[in-house]
Amino acid sequence: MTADEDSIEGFSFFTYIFQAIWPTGGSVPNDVTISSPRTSKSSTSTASERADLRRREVDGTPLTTNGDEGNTSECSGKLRIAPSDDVILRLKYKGRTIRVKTSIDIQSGDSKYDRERRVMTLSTFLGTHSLFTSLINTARKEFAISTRSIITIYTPSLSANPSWGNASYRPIRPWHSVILPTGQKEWLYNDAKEFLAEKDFYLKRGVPHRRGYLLYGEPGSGKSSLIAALAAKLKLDIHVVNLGAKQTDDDKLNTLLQACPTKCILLMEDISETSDSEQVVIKNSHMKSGKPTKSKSTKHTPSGTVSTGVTLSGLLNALDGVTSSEGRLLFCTTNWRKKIDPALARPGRCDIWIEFKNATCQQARDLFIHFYDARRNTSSPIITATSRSGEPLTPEQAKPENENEKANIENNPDAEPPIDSPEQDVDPSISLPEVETPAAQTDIFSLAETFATIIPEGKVSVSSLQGYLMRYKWTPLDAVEAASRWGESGFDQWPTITLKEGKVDLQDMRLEGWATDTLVEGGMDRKIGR
Ligand SMILES: Nc1ncnc2c1ncn2[C@@H]1O[C@H](COP(=O)(O)OP(=O)(O)OP(=O)(O)O)[C@@H](O)[C@H]1O
Repeated sequence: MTADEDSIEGFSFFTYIFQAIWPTGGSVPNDVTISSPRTSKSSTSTASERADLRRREVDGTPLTTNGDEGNTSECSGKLRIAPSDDVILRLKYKGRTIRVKTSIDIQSGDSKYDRERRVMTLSTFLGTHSLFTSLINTARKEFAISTRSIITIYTPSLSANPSWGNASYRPIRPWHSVILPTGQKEWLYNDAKEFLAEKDFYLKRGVPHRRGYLLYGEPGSGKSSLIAALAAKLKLDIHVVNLGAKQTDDDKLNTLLQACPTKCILLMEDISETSDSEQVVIKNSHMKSGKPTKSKSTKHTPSGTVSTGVTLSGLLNALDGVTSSEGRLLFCTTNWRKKIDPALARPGRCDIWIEFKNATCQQARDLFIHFYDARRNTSSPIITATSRSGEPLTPEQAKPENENEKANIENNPDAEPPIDSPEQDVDPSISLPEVETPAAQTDIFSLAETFATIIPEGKVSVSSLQGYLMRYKWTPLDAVEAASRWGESGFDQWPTITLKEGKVDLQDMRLEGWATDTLVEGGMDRKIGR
């Protein structure tokens, strides 16, 4: 019996089978082999295939050297415990003993592309089909639940042989936390999902299976947030390449794009930024009508020093090249649409351009609700402590909802994950600030309406709004009341940290009425400046 590689990644799946079963009392293997990811694929296989294989092998829950799972800050690579090959293990599942053996199966039907598969064989005495089905479904569900909480971000290691060598892990960005004009993110999600499902459509028509999006517009309007949330929703890893990095050149970019696995998000952020004004990435004066010219990635700077960088032609060659990976979603972001060469708009490059603007009134309202809404943000004291009617929730009242959410995920892997569940996010030892009166707490929706009338359409970025609300984390009423004063000051005045007589003084220099936090010896003093 082998894992279905289309629905679950093989290596992680095997690990999960074991992780799921060991606690139930099976015999634990008494030998552990530590090995680096295998790279024994045929040297004739493509870089993209090798990258796919490697991705399957290294993916999984990070484990730091001191054994802290999930703490990846010190982790330069992933370690995971997995069964050794060709060793028979006996596990107990639902009262039955199951023999488990994993091995490597090398299929060499095609002389050019030898394929390596990891095979797991399960057997039991007088077992039934349903026992195995149940075991595999349990492992799948465990895997699906755990991988919902992180996304993997790969960045290149730019040595002489560049590769996607550096993996880091981020908590997922919940889809609902990205606040955009109605329908925008749903449209993008449907478009990307459709693209991923349409491989055959592209193949039959001889069209390269690639799709690209250019997200451009105001800083702090949610471009990066949307990409991160989309990656989590589509369960894709993100591969980030920085075109402006000094060590990146056309050849390295080409190699990296070849090595990009199928089904991933390839992200090129700030595509109009370069490390050197002479290295014009997006506007290439040597390029005519969008046709790539021969790549010239080494350039002379005005100072006469030689540096490297990515040229537009190099970028287009890498994106279009026959060896460039297929099935990937390309995302480019920029604040400077006018700097983007129209050649980037060709099909297969950046097919879709999406503008991001400052917040609409609807976004201001939605952000306010998202920020304070008791129903979703269960980690906020406003939510955990009270019901929508303002009455405090008992633990028993809160319980069924959480349990339902978990059951929902287990039964339906495509369902939205529970958001910021209190079990994960609230440390009971932390005493949270007092919340406003129940009346204020329960009226988030009408407060949001008022807030939206104060914020002028298209004048303030969502990130500025978020920063403003952060000053009133537990006091939505104050946030609304102070919003007009914030508007009078131009919506863009921020608290400034100044050093006064050896003390850090956090205060807004222009606004009257801000709460002022002063860092004094031994703690934070809070003064209300009104
Ligand atoms: N539309 C949005 N919905 C929710 N949060 C947002 C949105 N826009 C911005 N933010 C918040 O503002 C901060 C910056 O957002 P983000 O990095 O996504 O913006 P950006 O458009 O990519 O900015 P830049 O162009 O400067 O890179 C984040 O903390 C994010 O949570």
